[in-house]
Amino acid sequence: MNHADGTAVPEAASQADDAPRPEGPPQKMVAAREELTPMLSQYLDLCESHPDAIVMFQVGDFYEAFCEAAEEVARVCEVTLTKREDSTGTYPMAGIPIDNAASYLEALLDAGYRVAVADQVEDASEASGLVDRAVTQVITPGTVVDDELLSGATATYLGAVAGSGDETALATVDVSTGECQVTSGSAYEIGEELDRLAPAELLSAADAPDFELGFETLVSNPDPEAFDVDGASETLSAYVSAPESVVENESEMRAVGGLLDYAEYTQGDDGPLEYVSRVRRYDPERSLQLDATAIRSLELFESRSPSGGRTLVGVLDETACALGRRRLTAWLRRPSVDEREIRRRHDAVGELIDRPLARETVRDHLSEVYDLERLVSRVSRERANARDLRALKTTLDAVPEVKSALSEMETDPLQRLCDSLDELADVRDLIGEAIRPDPPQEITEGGVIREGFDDELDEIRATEREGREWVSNLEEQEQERTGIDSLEVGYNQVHGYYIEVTNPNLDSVPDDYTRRQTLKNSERFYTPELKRREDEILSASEKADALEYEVFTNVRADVAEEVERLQSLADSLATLDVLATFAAVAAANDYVRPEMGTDTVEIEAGRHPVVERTQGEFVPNPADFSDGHVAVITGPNMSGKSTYMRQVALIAILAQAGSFVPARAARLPILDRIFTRVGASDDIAGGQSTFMREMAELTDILHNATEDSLVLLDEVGRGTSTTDGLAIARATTEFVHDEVGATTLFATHYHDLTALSERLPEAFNLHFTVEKTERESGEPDVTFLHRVADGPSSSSYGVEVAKLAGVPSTVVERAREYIREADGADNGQADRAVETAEAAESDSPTATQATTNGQDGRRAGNEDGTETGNKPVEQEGTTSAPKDGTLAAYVDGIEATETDGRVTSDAEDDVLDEIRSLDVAGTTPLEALNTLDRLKQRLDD
Ligand SMILES: Nc1ncnc2c1ncn2[C@@H]1O[C@H](COP(=O)(O)OP(=O)(O)OP(=O)(O)O)[C@@H](O)[C@H]1O
Repeated sequence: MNHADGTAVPEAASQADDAPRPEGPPQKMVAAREELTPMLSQYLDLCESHPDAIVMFQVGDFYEAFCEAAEEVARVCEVTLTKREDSTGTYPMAGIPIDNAASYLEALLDAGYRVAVADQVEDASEASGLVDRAVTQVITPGTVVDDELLSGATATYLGAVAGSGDETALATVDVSTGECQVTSGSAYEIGEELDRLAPAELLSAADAPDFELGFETLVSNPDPEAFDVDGASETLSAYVSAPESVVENESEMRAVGGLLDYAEYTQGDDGPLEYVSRVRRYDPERSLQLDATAIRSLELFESRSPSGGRTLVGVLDETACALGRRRLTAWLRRPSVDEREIRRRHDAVGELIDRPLARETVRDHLSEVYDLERLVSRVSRERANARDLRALKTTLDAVPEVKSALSEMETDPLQRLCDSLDELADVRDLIGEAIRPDPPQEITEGGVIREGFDDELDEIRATEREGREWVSNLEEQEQERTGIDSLEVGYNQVHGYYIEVTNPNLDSVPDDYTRRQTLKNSERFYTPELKRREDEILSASEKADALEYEVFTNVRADVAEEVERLQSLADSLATLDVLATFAAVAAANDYVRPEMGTDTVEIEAGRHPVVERTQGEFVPNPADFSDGHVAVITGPNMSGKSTYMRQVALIAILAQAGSFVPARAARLPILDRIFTRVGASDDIAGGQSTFMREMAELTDILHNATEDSLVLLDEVGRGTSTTDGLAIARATTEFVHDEVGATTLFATHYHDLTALSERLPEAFNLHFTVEKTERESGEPDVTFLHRVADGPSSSSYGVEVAKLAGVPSTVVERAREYIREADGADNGQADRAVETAEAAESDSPTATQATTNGQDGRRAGNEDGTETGNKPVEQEGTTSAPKDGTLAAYVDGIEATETDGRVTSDAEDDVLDEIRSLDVAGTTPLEALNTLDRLKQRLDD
């Protein structure tokens, strides 16, 4: 199949646009084609058949590139650019050492290139003339199989998309393990699935949508023929007997066929990939859907903190082996929605908690398990060496132990798992008998096959051994025969065996000695018998090495026959490792079994699984949605709102992944999706576009959430002016309440929102409590209690938080002054702003109702800060102020310091003028802090 056609230039390549591409045939060689030396002509041919890759061409111990490719390799890999000269011209050349190629190849992959590795495929010593070379693999970001280039914990996917509209299909394969999957749906759903899987390389068929990808990948438009439905069906038929029964539509067929065709190409195009034993069709809706935004904002796999804080997978990953590690990631990425399956996992985890001894025995033995999936894939790709087979044996040795520890388990899922563990005694014994316990890395140089396994090999080795024994006795014999005590027998690579006699003894050398080499103080000789023995030893050794290689490849081929059994064993071990890990984590951290399938979320004393592990004390909080599904959460900055919302989501994810959860008790429905929209403050650098992104994410949520979804909205509307933000936040809450019905947690600084609970029956208020104290100096101070309570919050304490964050005290003091001033001067303005917001909504009968009912927290003028919601409020402060999310609201309740009226310089006048002209009502707290900082700077200057 001609992959040359239509294969696009890698997008991530870092070349300047007008520079010649480093891939493909170098023009200089094309021009000199007829005169090229045989070797360069071979190089040119390989470049032509792999135009989408940089060809690294084996010359002795190096992989070399020539011409433009050489210049790029020298630049990217930081190796010296040399040149090769012959009668046809001078060609730039750059090489990387084969022994140490991995890091250089990685650099080329990172720079966005595919690399075609052209190995010498015949022994240079046996070749008559030019050594034959062939591309043995094309290394691409999505198809790397070398351990050194792969991360153990996560799968590296190659993806392919084909089709459009509602029949858009996505196929993925993890080339290192053979896991191949296909799905289809609307372009939107497939876009989300793509984001979730983030394949390292994506093949996009001509008719596939132009996805906006939120991750880095190498995209190419592949061979159209491979994506043709007939071609694809033919490719797939090499993997499954009835391709039509695996896929659900033509797009899926094309995606998976095109994908496998390309994967074969990268593995050297020698037919189907044996280790892809199963192609699985799946439906994303059969799992709890977490889009890329949710995965990111809940920090499942990556921390958002620049210093790299902990993640959910980080605190859970106590897996014993790489198989379990990947399965854990997969389960967290795609928690189940199958209540039965979830309960089965919980049953298993429960029993593993109750039987700590058996559990730890299982985990101990699992820690001896190597990365079976990748081992198996190497075996069937004929890449496994003797050490790999021994690693496979070590893994298989652990299985009976694991089985015996599991045999006492009583729950059905663990019993089934135990039954499903195939000990593969045949494979284990075969490797045990055939391969030496500590074999060398190379499989061509002997020392691999055990004695007693192959009679012919044993015979040859015996001849070799005998010969060597004879040589080792020779020294003593010859010393006796010649009377030269200092006579020595030795060996070197160039001259072979020799008898060395020092110059003073040369007179005693017998006649049958023939001179081999003269050194400064001695002469080296051989005898006819020594020569005969030497030939015998060397030929036996060579023969034995070759035979060992042959025997080894036969053993490997026999093992490869059992790929499916091995993969199914790997599958069971992976599942067991995760279940045992869930149990260990639950036991160590006091998790409980959640009750699943209830109507509403009800969590008693829930904890954030990551935060509780990263800080000394954690305050557990309840989450009870039995009386309403929309919680409006208020509270000062830093009081714990985001942590609380995320912990509800993480508890749900853990539960549906099969884990117990950090809480005293939890009753949970089976959620279909989790959406998150977290505050604009996190993306301040994005400026204007931040708000657009916020709104785009909000749109996504409002369109796609269902009543079975969990929605986290953190400060929606904060990215714009208070007036607009409040209006959006209100309308969103109403929509979620009336139309969507999703379990929703809405954290906000817009205290006006808390009034919604009065007229939205399913909405209720929660707030985070703080303790307000006074320092000795009389300054107000706050302590965060991180405790959630019913009802709305009465204060925000923005400036106090700024102070805690280390904003210089002069700025804080001035902030208090300014805010008091502004508060006094602009109270009317703030009122007007909210009135405007409400006027904008005046078409909405509900908004009017809220106003006329006088239920709005601020308008009701409830001076004592209580009873703005439908639940009693904890008493927090004694002062009152507007609770409208404006700057004034943020410093509500803070006593002003006396101003001394000392305004003297022009600079200070300017600053004051600027403050007077500020639209305080329309300023977000963060903007206010930035403004303060700037003003302070000006005063300092
Ligand atoms: N329940 C808790 N127990 C102990 N510490 C907590 C708890 N919740 C939050 N914290 C701590 O308080 C810090 C601030 O919490 P969080 O970010 O949730 O506050 P927030 O109210 O969302 O703040 P902001 O409004 O500024 O976004 C966290 O980083 C965590 O260290």
